[in-house]
Amino acid sequence: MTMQRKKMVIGNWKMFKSASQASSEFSDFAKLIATKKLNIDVGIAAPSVFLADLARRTQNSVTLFAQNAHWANEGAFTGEISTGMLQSILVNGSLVAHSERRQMFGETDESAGKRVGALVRSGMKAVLCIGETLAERESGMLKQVLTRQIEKAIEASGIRSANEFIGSNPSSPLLSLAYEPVWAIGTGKAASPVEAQDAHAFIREVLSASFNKETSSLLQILYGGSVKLNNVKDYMACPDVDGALVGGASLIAKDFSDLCEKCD
Ligand SMILES: O=C[C@H](O)COP(=O)(O)O
Repeated sequence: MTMQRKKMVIGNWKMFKSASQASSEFSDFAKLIATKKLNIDVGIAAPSVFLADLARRTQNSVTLFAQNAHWANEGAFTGEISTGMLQSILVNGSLVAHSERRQMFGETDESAGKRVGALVRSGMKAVLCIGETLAERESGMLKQVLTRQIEKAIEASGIRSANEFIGSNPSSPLLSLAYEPVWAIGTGKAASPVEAQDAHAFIREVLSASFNKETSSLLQILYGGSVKLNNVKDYMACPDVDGALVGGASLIAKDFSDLCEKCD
């Protein structure tokens, strides 16, 4: 019997909010989510300086993510944060290789893979972000780009056992993917549900070939790119869309909790 994948919705706060805004908005959000008793996983990926404070405010209803994590345990890596450091302040996982990091901060498929490897080996959740630029889509490169991003990252993770990517709880695997077409991020020009479903089904095929069918059927693939309250349900109705990575629409507690409710 195939296990039903649980939906997961993560708000990516990017580089927004002051310390006091982060504390109060996160506390409000955690309370709202705790009250709703949703049957989905809900997370926030917050700026690293706020994580220790937010970890005390999760109400066990919100999974806390960093926006990046380094692969070394420690060392001379100015500006970086290790998975051990994140674990010591009770952070549950991290985004990896968001397109903004790929485009502006030199993230590569290889460094993305090393970050995924370190997180998964620490028993933390890794959300590997992939997606094509508009030029790549328009020149018919979509499948090639997605295949390269997935295969190179898995290779560079150094993890060879598919089970390790799942971890001890198959309903909440350690590895997830977020498909975020670069042209849809922050533009208000979301991919259509059909475009999202097609890409997600293809991503699952690539995962199937890299691991095996059973593993690929367990992994959550989130859609990201201009997800809003008024379109999120359309994505959730797609069979291979297992949740959302939400930027702008995750910044206000009440609005984001309403969006999460629509994914249940
Ligand atoms: O990580 C989130 C994505 O970059 C999407 O951002 P957005 O919802 O503001 O388009």
